[in-house]
Amino acid sequence: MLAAAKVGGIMANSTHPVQFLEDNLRIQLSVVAGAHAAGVERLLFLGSSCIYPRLAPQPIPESALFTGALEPTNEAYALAKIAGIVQTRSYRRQYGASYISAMPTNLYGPGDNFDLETSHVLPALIRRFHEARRDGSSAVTLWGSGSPRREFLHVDDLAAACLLLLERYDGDDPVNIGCGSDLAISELAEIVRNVTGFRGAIQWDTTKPDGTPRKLLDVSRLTALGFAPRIALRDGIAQTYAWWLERRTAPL
Ligand SMILES: NC(=O)C1=CN([C@@H]2O[C@H](COP(=O)(O)OP(=O)(O)OC[C@H]3O[C@@H](n4cnc5c(N)ncnc54)[C@H](OP(=O)(O)O)[C@@H]3O)[C@@H](O)[C@H]2O)C=CC1
Ligand SMILES: C[C@H]1O[C@H](OP(=O)(O)OP(=O)(O)OC[C@H]2O[C@@H](n3cnc4c(=O)[nH]c(N)nc43)[C@H](O)[C@@H]2O)[C@@H](O)[C@@H](O)C1=O
Repeated sequence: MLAAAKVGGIMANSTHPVQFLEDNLRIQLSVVAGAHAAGVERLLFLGSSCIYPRLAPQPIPESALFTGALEPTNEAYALAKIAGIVQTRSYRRQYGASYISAMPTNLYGPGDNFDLETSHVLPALIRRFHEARRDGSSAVTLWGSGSPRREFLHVDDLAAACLLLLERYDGDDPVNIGCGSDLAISELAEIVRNVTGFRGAIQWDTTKPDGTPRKLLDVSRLTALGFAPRIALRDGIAQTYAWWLERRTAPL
């Protein structure tokens, strides 16, 4: 399974498009071509839900690929991932290789990146609320308007979905991996505030980008193969928060 990639949140993607494009293209070119040269029979390439047009129909079916303009904040990363899909299926078409690709939604869980400049929203919120409670702050400031909607899947559910695809899917088209429901970033913030026990206010810094207004995947293809996520969002956030508290070295 090819999971290695240059990965980051909205700010890292916006400020380092060269690395998001070039690192990912290089990783994919070497790994997929190398796998084929080494006689690897089965390969799963992980793309991302950001390959779909910024204003794709919701929930987003796999057929939405190539139907519209990309979200500017992650265009470089998305284009590299689209190249990975085409590369993967080209090996199928030209060499008959059993190589497939899957498009995960926004992921979270233990082992995530908690750096406030480069992380995705969920670890950033956990850290921001935790530190605000620790410091006795009256408010936490989050990025954007809070209105964009995102779908979150725990990394253990992602792993289960990948295994299932490797066992039961061998087709040309990518397969979406998600939980089937989304929420506004403002709603996510309320959950994280509650989990961390912060009692202050939430402010929104609208000078920071919102990104795609909504990104909910149509997961009917995956569901038809027998997938159902096991970890509810609030439970997964609590578990991830506990993991981070246990492993971080700075004083709490
Ligand atoms: N996180 C998310 O929300 C989403 C992730 N995905 C995809 O899922 C996959 C896993 O993502 P995630 O676990 O979040 O990412 P991480 O950043 O946690 O893991 C990526 C891995 O890739 C390795 N890597 C990065 N650059 C290189 C390189 N140049 N050469 C070799 N290895 C490299 C990293 O190694 P090291 O630690 O040593 O740097 C790391 O182990 C990626 O393909 C990503 O695009 C798709 C949708 C959403
Ligand atoms: C997985 C996916 O991830 C990225 O796309 P994204 O979903 O837009 O990324 P994100 O998780 O960083 O933000 C989601 C939303 O949350 C808001 N937000 C609030 N406060 C914070 C905050 O403190 N940090 C961050 N990072 N975001 C915040 C933020 O403004 C945005 O509206 C791309 O890498 C893309 O290429 C990709 O594949």
